[in-house]
Parts: sequence; C-alpha cells; structure tokens
Amino acid sequence: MPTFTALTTLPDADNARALGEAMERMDPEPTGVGVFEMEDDSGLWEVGAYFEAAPDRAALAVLEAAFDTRPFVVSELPEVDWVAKVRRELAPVEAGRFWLYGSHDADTLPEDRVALLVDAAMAFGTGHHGTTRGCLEALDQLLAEGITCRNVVDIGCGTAVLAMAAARVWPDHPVLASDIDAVAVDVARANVALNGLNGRVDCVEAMGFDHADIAARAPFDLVFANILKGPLVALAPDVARHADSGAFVILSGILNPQADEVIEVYARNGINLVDRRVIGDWTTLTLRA
Ligand SMILES: C[S@@+](CC[C@H](N)C(=O)[O-])C[C@H]1O[C@@H](n2cnc3c(N)ncnc32)[C@H](O)[C@@H]1O
Repeated sequence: MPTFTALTTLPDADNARALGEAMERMDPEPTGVGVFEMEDDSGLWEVGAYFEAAPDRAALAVLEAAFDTRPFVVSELPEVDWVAKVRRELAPVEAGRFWLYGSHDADTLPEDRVALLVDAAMAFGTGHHGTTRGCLEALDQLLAEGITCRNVVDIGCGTAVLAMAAARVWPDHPVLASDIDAVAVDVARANVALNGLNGRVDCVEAMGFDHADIAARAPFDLVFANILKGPLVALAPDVARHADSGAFVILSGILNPQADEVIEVYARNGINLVDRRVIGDWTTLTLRA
C-alpha cells in the first residue's frame, strides 16, 4: 500500500509527461505515477507519484533541477482501510419497493421493503448508480401492474442485484445471472448465498447469451441487461432469440442521448418500447418482445 506521495506542477504538458516517465525510473520505484491536467483552469499539469517508503529527497531535487519544476511536496498519507471506509459511508438505496443495504446497516431494515444485502466489492451494482436504480424501478413498475415473470435472466449481473431482486419477488421461479467478468461472477455467487438465495439464482460466466445453461433455459419472459449502449446494440438479435413472445426486456447503461438509437435497434428486432425512465445522465428502457 502506498503511504507517501510526491507532487509537483509544471506549465508544459510534454515536460510533465517526461517528468512522469523519469519518476517511474526512480530508485526505489514508485508504486504508481500520475500526470494530470489540473481542473482549476490554471493550465498547469500535476505530476505525482506514490511510494511505499519516504522518497529520496536528493533524487527529487535532481528531477526538480532537470525539469525546472516547483519543489516537490512530499506527504505521508494516513493509513486508511478504504474498503471499510466506503462501506461505512454508503447509505442504503431505495428503489421502488427495494431497499439495498450494506452489512453496516443490517440493524435498521425497514419492514415494508424488499431488502437485499449488497456490500461494496469488486463488482458493479450496489444500487447507488442510476442505471441499477432505473432497472429496479422498472421491475417495481412491472410488479405494480401485477405482472409475474417465471423465467428471468440477468445479463451483466455484476453483484447480481437485479437477479436477486427478481428472485425475492417471484420466489417460486428460477433466475439465471451471467457476467463476462469472472470476479463479478464470484461476487454474485457470494451475494446470492448471503441473501439466502442459493438454489434460486444461478450465476454463470458468459459473454452475452453465450453459455449452454442460458440456451438450455431460454426462452425467458424477463431479460435484464444493464451494460453499455454498444454491447446492448450488439446483443439485440440475441435478446430477441432468447426472449419469449410477450417477454419484458429491461435495458440500462444507456446515456440519455443514446436511448433513441437503442430503441430503434430493438424495434427492428421485434422488441418495442413500453416505458422509459431517466435518472441523472442515464436512461432505463422497459421493452416488450
Ligand atoms: C453496469 S454493470 C451492471 C451490474 C448490475 N446488473 C446492475 O444493474 O447494477 C455491467 C456488468 O455487465 C458486465 N458485462 C459487460 N459486457 C457484458 C457482456 N457482453 N456480457 C455479459 N456481461 C457483460 C460487466 O462485467 C459488469 O459487471
């Protein structure tokens, strides 16, 4: 873990990059080097490096002279358990009837909500992002309309938050969750176990629908896919192939100006817009096959 930083600023981008490269070759080597244009309109570039031990002041002085920089500011960072800090600071998320909480909030669960434990980890999907919240609100809307889905797939499941939400509201029906990222699949499986949903949500590693279990369990009557516009567009024919007639499709990860293109592509594949919701910069679409 880096515990020291050395920072300086320069007016010239090329010189800043060259200094960054020179810092990478310092002895002892820094654990990381960054070169950034400052966001304060000063036009200055900041060059900084992280070190596991106090950097050699004499070596920094040589670099100051060679690159004509201001003196480096060397600081020792306080030891922080970042994972614990982030977890502590993440407040529960409310999305329709769903209540997503971290284990630090387990004592204060509202009784009238569908509560899901989703700790911050190495996968996307604590509910703090507008795309996840949009999908949960879209699911909440289906429930408000009295709709029951009997065969659900969540493509790009991250923490498995959407898959688990579906499993909780339709306890008699199976849910399949997939992610292209093996780490996310591990996190998803751990969350499924923590939420007492083993046997109700299965998690597989797959790109899109490319997995024998997904093919075997199709057609689905609800498809979630909260991934970016590019993959969503590419997946449209596969979604159409794996969706039952009348199936609902909830898509997110779409920046607001991209939504019309996604709607058009899915319409060409026989999947038409039912509802859309905007949270911040992100649009979530509910469509129907
Ligand atoms: C924005 S996160 C969504 C996580 C969660 N479903 C949610 O709503 O919060 C997108 C996830 O999709 C996965 N992903 C991206 N492209 C994919 C693809 N083509 N097939 C399967 N998973 C994909 C990523 O690894 C990531 O975990």
